[in-house]
Amino acid sequence: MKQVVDNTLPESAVSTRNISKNYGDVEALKNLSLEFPRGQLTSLLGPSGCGKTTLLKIIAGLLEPTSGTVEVNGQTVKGPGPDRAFVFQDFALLPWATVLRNVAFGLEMRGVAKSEREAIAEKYIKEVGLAGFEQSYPHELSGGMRQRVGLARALSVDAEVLLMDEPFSAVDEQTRRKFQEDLLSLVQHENKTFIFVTHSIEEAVYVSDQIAILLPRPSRVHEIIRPSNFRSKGVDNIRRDPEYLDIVDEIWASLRTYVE
Ligand SMILES: Nc1ncnc2c1ncn2[C@@H]1O[C@H](COP(=O)(O)OP(=O)(O)OP(=O)(O)O)[C@@H](O)[C@H]1O
Repeated sequence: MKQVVDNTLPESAVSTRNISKNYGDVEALKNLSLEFPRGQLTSLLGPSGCGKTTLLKIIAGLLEPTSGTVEVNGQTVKGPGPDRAFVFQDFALLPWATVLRNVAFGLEMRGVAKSEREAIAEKYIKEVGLAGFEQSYPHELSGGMRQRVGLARALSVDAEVLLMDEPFSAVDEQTRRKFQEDLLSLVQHENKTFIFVTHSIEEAVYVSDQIAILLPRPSRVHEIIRPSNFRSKGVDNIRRDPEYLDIVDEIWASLRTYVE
C-alpha cells in the first residue's frame, strides 16, 4: 500500500482499526484501518462490492464488525449516535410531510421543541438551496431537490460526522455537478467531517481532501491520495488542472483491472 505521510493533517475525527466483516462465507472487509481527518471530506472509492457501504454502515453503528473497532473522537462506537448522521442513497423522506417537517424530522425524533427545530430546519433549507419550498411535499420536488432535503435533514441534527452513500448517483449530470460544487462549499463552511462513498473517480477527485482507494475480495486499502494543489484554485478550474487529471488517470490505472 502506498501512503503519503503528511504531518500537517488535522487530527482524526473517525478512526477505523482493523475492521473485518464477514457475511457468512463472504469476507467483505479484512483488517481495514483508516483515519478520517476532522473537518475534511474523505471519499471511499473502489469497484462494486468492495465493501464501501459495509464500512459506512459500520462507522454509522448500524452494522457490527466481525472484529475491529471504530472510534469517533477517541470513543469506541457501540451503535448509532448523535455524533454521526447518515445521508442514505434513497432518502427516507416522509411523503405526507412538508419539506420543513422532513428537514426538522431528525430534531423532532430528538425531542427538540417545534419552534426551535423549525428555525434550524429553515436555516439549512436555505443553505442547500431550497428556500421557498418549505411547504412543498416530496412528490412535488425533483429527484435532485429531494436529495437536498435529505442533506438538509442530516445537517440539521448537527452531527459532527456526515456519512453519505452515493448521494448524487440518482440525479442528472448537471444537477450532480451543482451538488458537487455545493458540497465543496459545505465542507469549507460547516467544519464537519464528511465520509463519502462514490463510484465515480472524477467525483471523488473533485470533492475530496482525501481519497481511500479500496480493492475487493477481501476489501483492503490500496492507496490513500490527498490532492493538494487544485483545491484552492476555484471550482471552475479544478477539472482542467493538471494535478486533477493526473490523479484521475492514476486511480483509473489502479482500478481498471477490477472492472469486469
Ligand atoms: N447483507 C449481506 N449479506 C450477505 N452479503 C452481503 C450483504 N451486504 C453486502 N454483502 C456482500 O459484501 C460485499 C461488500 O458489499 P458492499 O455493499 O459493502 O459493497 P460496495 O462496495 O458498497 O458495493 P457497491 O459499490 O456495489 O454499492 C459484497 O460482496 C456483497 O455482496
